[in-house]
Amino acid sequence: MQGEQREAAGPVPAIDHAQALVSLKGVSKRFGATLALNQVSIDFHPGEIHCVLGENGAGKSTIGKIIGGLYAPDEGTLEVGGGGVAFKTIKDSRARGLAMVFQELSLAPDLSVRANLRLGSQKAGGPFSLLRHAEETEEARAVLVSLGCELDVEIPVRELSVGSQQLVEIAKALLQAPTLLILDEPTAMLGAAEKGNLFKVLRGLRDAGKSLVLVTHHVDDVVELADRVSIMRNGSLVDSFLMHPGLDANHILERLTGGKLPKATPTDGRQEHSEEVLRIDGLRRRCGAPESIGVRRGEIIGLYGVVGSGAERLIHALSGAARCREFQFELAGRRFDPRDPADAAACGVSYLPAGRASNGIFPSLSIRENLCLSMLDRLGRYGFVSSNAERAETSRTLSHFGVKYADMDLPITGLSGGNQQKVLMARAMARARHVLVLEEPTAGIDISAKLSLHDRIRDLAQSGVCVVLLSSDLMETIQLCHSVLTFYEGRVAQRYENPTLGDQAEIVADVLGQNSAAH
Ligand SMILES: Nc1ncnc2c1ncn2[C@@H]1O[C@H](COP(=O)(O)OP(=O)(O)OP(=O)(O)O)[C@@H](O)[C@H]1O
Repeated sequence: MQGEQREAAGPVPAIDHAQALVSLKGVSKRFGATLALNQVSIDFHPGEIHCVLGENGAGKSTIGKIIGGLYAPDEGTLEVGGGGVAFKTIKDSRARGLAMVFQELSLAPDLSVRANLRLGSQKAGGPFSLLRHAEETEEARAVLVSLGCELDVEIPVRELSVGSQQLVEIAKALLQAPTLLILDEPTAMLGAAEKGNLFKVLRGLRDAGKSLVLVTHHVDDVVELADRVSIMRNGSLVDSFLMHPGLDANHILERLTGGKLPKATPTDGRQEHSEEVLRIDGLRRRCGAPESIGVRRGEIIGLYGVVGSGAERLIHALSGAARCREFQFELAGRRFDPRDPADAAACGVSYLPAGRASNGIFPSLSIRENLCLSMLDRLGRYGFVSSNAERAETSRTLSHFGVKYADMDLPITGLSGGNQQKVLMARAMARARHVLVLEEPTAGIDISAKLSLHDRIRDLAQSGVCVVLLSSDLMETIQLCHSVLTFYEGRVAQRYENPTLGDQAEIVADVLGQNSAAH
């Protein structure tokens, strides 16, 4: 079965595919009142890409964190190579050849790409340290190039887009040459081109006998890559099957959601007669001609391009995340030049940045505090915030956004990744008066929750806010937006009005610079 899906490779060393490399046997894990894993038994085999699916909070990352040495099981055993192990730290897991790419980026923003790639695996100095330094730099570059990420390894990580940071994070794990690699939502912030490179690397590793575990909400990725699929629900493993060419995305969706997935609906036509709230000047078309764009109240506009295409620069300038003289904005008829996101928010432009761990959450604050930060003025009178009002509003909003939580007063870091993202989304939406700027809003969010978040975004637009969306998920961009601007090498390639799925191929060709119409 698996041989049919693979690319031709050189001679493969003899690997015992039947023997699991890593197994969980009857593992349970509890956090306070939450049973994150309930008697889970699962095997990960060499030479296999094993996709683990399930809704937000189902327990997928907890499996990864137990294998990665972050958590110890409360019950049951973790086995590596057939023998029980008790990891106390990530280092113990690494020493057994197991590597992890977590959902939250863990890079040191002020260190260079090269320093980040070596972090945690530096060898002591010595007479050959210079030579080794050169070798390591070369090795790091080669891994990045294999991921299609050709960047200067001496620049600080904070200067990279979140998509590039994600690739650096993956490169860091690959440099450990692991026998088992777990990737938790690796494609959440990657576009089609970056994804293609990553998948090629993953297939190569699988064909060399490594074990790959992919935690994902992207069913199309599963169809493209998986040899085996396991489905988690409420902490239990509820289904596990081998892939074969007869299994398509609909089949997997059916098994994942039990046939309860609401149908995705495209956004209705734009409110042509509403007032223009945002004007963007300073854009250039590919031919060099200037482009000025007006966005009306109620309109959802999408920006689409590969990592580094220029779309992020526009988003960051509009949200105040970075000063960029290239663009000029008018907001509700007045010049708008935000110094920072707080300044933008004060003018009614709310921003949800990509990369929640580094850019969005306050890890030491509770779920309630994280949510209510933007609502304090609405919840209080004369500078005093009513605790009852705050709790009632928190409870209402968490349920409206489908957040799965045990106690709103516990730290937000106790929520699963997707549930943290829903809280940040709710916070950003609450403070949008004129414009909501969304960057990768549904990264890490499960399929059903994503559809309902799309409805929340449409509702907000209907109420008169204009939404500017940057998402690497092309389907999402098309389904949600009234119009889409494609970007290539810092210029606007094309504008699509009322885009449909039929525009997909042309949009991808635009952003890869292959579309002559865009020149
Ligand atoms: N450190 C923690 N403290 C408290 N609760 C936790 C902690 N880690 C996980 N949980 C809880 O365990 C459950 C499973 O979380 P987990 O992160 O494994 O889910 P997931 O399937 O990976 O979700 P997502 O798709 O959103 O990433 C969730 O209810 C979560 O809130």
